[in-house]
Amino acid sequence: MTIVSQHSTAVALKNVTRAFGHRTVLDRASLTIHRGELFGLLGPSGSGKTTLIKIMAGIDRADAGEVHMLGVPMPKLEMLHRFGYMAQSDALYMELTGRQNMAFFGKLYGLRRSALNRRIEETAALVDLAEHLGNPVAAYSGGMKRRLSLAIALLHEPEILVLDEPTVGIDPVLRQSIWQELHVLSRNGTTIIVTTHVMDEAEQCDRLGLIREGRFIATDTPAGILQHTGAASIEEAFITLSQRTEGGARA
Ligand SMILES: Nc1ncnc2c1ncn2[C@@H]1O[C@H](COP(=O)(O)OP(=O)(O)OP(=O)(O)O)[C@@H](O)[C@H]1O
Repeated sequence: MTIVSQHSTAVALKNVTRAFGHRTVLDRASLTIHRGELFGLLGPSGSGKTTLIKIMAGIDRADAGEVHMLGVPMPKLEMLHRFGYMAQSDALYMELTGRQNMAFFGKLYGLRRSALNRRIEETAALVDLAEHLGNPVAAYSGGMKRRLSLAIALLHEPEILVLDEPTVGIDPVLRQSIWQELHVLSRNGTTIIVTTHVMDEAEQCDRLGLIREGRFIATDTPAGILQHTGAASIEEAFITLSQRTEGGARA
């Protein structure tokens, strides 16, 4: 084990800023996520969640600020095999079967044949796709494509999983089993960063980062956020915190 992998901080962001043209999408966002944490990013559409996790995964680059993943400054190509990234839109080969897609990405991650075959079976079972692996992805429903993308992100047992709305289009029963698996992975040391719009998913995270207009308005456990705001739900807490931030900005 290297010194880097003993680092207890998985994600360290300091004053991360990102603009597209004149629009500042991330505005000095700072955040620390510990190894093994299941961390939820919550915020309205357009608040900067996807931009932030793309920067964490090394797919995009901050204009200013510092990004360290597992102690390594990002972006860094060599880090990619240590991450599992599931984008919001599925990056799959439609003409290939589910199994062929998994094999393609598994080889990219450097998995050898026996490990690859074992992991294809394990992750396909996890997302309930085992019976469909022989079919071309073009014939999959939207939810099946999401499930395949999730299985691919898990293939190489990454140290950090970065999931952008992983359960959109997935039925409630399977959604629950996927979340159970996320808990198991995190208990076993995988750091998981997940964006969500679903409040009951947010409540299952160890900690939440509430993001609004590219800035964190709160970072705490779900219970801590409720206690701090006196709100009955995370949704209500978000509104309360947004109003406080607006009031603070006007004052
Ligand atoms: N490559 C890009 N070029 C220009 N604008 C961009 C680019 N990527 C993101 N944006 C803009 O940045 C803002 C934040 O986008 P982002 O996808 O990070 O939000 P989000 O919080 O993930 O939203 P959602 O929940 O809808 O996915 C949006 O206004 C979006 O249009």
